[in-house]
Amino acid sequence: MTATARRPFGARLAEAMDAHGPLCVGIDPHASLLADWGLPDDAEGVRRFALRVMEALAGRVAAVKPQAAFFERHGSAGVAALEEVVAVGLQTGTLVVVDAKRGDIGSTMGAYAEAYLRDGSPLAGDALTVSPYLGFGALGPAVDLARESGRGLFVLCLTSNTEGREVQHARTSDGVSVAAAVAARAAALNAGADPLGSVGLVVGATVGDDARLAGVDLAHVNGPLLAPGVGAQGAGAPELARVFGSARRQVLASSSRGVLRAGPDVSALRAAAGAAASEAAAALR
Ligand SMILES: O=c1ccn([C@@H]2O[C@H](COP(=O)(O)O)[C@@H](O)[C@H]2O)c(=O)[nH]1
Repeated sequence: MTATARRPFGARLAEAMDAHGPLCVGIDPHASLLADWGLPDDAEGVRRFALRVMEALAGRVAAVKPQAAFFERHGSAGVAALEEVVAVGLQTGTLVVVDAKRGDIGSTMGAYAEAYLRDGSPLAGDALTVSPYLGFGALGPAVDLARESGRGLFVLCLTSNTEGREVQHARTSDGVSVAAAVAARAAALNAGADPLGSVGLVVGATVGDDARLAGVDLAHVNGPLLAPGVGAQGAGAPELARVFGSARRQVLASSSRGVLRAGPDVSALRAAAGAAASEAAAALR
């Protein structure tokens, strides 16, 4: 597909959430899950695990989110399995958010952008998670290539782990929190986009009142809000409603182990994802 043929990620995601509900299912082949599914803890096990999730959920959820670390753990054969997930997403029209949390100095960021956001790259899904903690401006090459290719970014803002607070709640020289500064930069990139911009944020469903405490204006971002932490990390419908308030229409709730533990049976995976999607939809409508 050429860069001009693909509609912007934000528009495609909004359509997918309307069709399937606001749920992204993470593909995290933990060693313990591989054992539970009767699979070996090697690249072939990871491949079979990930392709089973795709068989169960492709075309049935708004997005899937393979966690690159669990594929990289098995070297080049593991990365090849991640490429297969990306290919199945493309073939089935299922949005793939590659959760690789890339972020580096600008010149190196250009190479990451080519790997994860360039047309024709086998690792390029529909969106990539990125870290702004080498400076938001250092993400420039990814921002540019995502825009050119109709792909999206999810920029870490308020992460679901408590350790993130020491960085994200710190104050910049302007007196605003680091998280608020990140959100403002994303909002500027999404200005005027309709229905949703393509530069999203990662805001954990576990963060409670942190958006308010850090002065992050989620509703103003005008981009998707990827909310990991649903399920295994303890967040559910009440937490989603509390964290996102008036920004709830922008939220793509994300659950990995909470759904994956239902496998390997395809019907059971579908039922678990369906239940999680219904719960998220009820909380976010
Ligand atoms: O703030 C963040 C950012 C990313 N993640 C990732 O999401 C999944 C969560 O998995 P669960 O099994 O649903 O807990 C995992 O890949 C994390 O790296 C996050 O949890 N928090």
